[in-house]
Amino acid sequence: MSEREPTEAAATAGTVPGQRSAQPSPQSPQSQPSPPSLPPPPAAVPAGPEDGDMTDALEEAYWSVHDGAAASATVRQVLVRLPRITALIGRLAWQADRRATLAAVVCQLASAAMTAFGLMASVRVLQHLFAEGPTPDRVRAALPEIVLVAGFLAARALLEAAVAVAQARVTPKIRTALECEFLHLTAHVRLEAVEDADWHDEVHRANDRGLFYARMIVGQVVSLAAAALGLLGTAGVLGVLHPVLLPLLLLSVLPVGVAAVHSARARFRSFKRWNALQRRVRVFSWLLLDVDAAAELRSDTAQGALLAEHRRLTTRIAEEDTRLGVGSALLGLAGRAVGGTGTGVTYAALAAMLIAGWLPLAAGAGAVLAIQAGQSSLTRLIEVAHLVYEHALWVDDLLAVQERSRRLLPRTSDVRAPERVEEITVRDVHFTYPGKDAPALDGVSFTLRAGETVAFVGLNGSGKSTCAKLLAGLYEAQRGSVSWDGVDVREMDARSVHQRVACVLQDPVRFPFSALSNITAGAGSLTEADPPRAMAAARAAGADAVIAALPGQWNALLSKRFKGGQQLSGGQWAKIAVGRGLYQEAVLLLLDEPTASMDPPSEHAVYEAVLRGRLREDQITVLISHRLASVVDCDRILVFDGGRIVESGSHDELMALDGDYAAMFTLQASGYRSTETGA
Ligand SMILES: Nc1ncnc2c1ncn2[C@@H]1O[C@H](COP(=O)(O)OP(=O)(O)OP(=O)(O)O)[C@@H](O)[C@H]1O
Repeated sequence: MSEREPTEAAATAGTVPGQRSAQPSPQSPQSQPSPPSLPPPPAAVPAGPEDGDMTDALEEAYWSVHDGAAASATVRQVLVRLPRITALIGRLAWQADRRATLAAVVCQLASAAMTAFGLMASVRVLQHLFAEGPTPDRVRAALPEIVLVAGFLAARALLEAAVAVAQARVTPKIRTALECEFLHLTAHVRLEAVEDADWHDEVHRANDRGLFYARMIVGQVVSLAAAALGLLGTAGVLGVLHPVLLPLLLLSVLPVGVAAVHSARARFRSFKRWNALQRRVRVFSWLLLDVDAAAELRSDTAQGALLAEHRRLTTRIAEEDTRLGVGSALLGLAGRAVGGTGTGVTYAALAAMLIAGWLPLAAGAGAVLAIQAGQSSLTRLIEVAHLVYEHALWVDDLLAVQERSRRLLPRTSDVRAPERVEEITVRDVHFTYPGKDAPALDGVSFTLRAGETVAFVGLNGSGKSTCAKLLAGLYEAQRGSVSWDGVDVREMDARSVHQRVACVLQDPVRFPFSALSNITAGAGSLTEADPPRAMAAARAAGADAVIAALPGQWNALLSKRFKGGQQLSGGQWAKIAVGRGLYQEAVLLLLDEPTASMDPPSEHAVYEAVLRGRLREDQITVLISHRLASVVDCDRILVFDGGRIVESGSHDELMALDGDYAAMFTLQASGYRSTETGA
């Protein structure tokens, strides 16, 4: 291996095989400021938000800024936004199902027309009834109009049912389309965006609330349209009876609407506090219910502390709920009182008009009917408008997250990552995590060649995993480059790079699926497998014995959450994860401490498989491990320190160098020797 040893490290990172880097180690006194000294801890710290800080300092976070906007909405703002929201929901509905959307619109318009015609027919019935002459004659004269009223009402009922059917067709389609699009986009967003705390809040808010309200808002917009059209119809009828009746109608219902908007604002303000607390509470309930935490919590007294904090927070939430409920009730009462006064004034004005002879009695009675219908339409309109306004904020939010996700997707390109690679070159790569001052990688250079197994070793936080993620295309270098056979990965389609790299990370995903799906998932399928390849991968990883011992074997369900599911140990899961990595037969296999939880024979078997039993001869394997005995046989070992490679070479070369690697190796080996001696 040493004759193949590259000299690029010497050229670019000042490291030659079996030598220390010429660069000063970032931890040497010349290059690194002395670490900050840590004062002794205080005697008490708050576990959660204090009474004076209910929002837990989250007010400025992206997810709560939005709540403030809703809380300060005015009636005008609500009304101004409604056409835009209606258009938005209309567009979503149109995309989901054109026929059903068209049917809903047509039937809704027709239903409103039926309401108006019915009202006009009712006024004519009254005119006949209030006319001169014997009662039987008046009733007989009114009969055709009565039949018409019944006909209009029946038609309206049918049309409303048709709208409900159309709505039932459209709503689930909108929900499915939005949910699939949302998950598709967010699942592909670049890793550094996903690791951003604000992003976590945004997607969870969109998932929990945006998708939920997207389901409800379709029905609410339909109700809004029905109320608006109903109001338009009754206003038309009133206008025909006497134009002065129109402002009277407004006078009787507007105060109720103003109260409704005030109540909505109060709810949003309260929700902001409530949500911050709710997030805290969830942390405690997750911990208390988590199966992985169960043993530790039961073995010490942390459980009691968690329960006490949970109780404190839930009590605050209960108080917040009560405060909100009482506030809403009082606001509603005030609105009704003002609205009732408005209605009184309306009827007094109507009586005055009748006395003054401006209106015939029949028209006056018709006006009462129309005002009642108009009142209920306008009240409904304002109530639904406020709901739509409130819920549309969440839907807007969901759509904004989708839009933002589109901008955060990995780059696409016509240049696809090749199926075979001779050489992967990392040249002077720098990478700093967002929000961090110190770089995680600070000028790293090396070359990986087909068929090689290279180990990354070094202290905690020295940059090994970050370097592996850069190799996997999960992060991009901020300076320097990673190229495959001379082509910069930044020119390649990112997903094609991901497909060519298999990663077995420190804490592999435990898919709650069958054992076979757990092996094949990384290759892009949960349901289809290449049996010989799956067998070879499982055998090489030592997962074959694990699977053989399970009832149901390949079909065994690996989750206790489901009936008949199996629970595996940490080491058994690690073997399954290594099997998944090997099954992919990728150009590059990255193993980031996959054997940390394995027993020594299993660990040995996995390293044997990686070094000698690989399924693909030209596969490049990068192995990150703190157990240096496992990397002894690697073709090359790169020693990381403070984001740089400080030593590079084979085990023998590095031992001869007597640097950091030799010191770490000797330290670990002495542990075993002293045990042997003690024994
Ligand atoms: N997602 C992240 N966001 C911010 N900083 C990070 C992130 N991941 C790692 N870091 C920081 O980058 C530096 C390098 O971390 P990295 O995980 O690459 O080290 P490592 O050598 O793999 O450590 P270990 O041996 O403990 O796994 C550390 O200072 C770490 O705190």
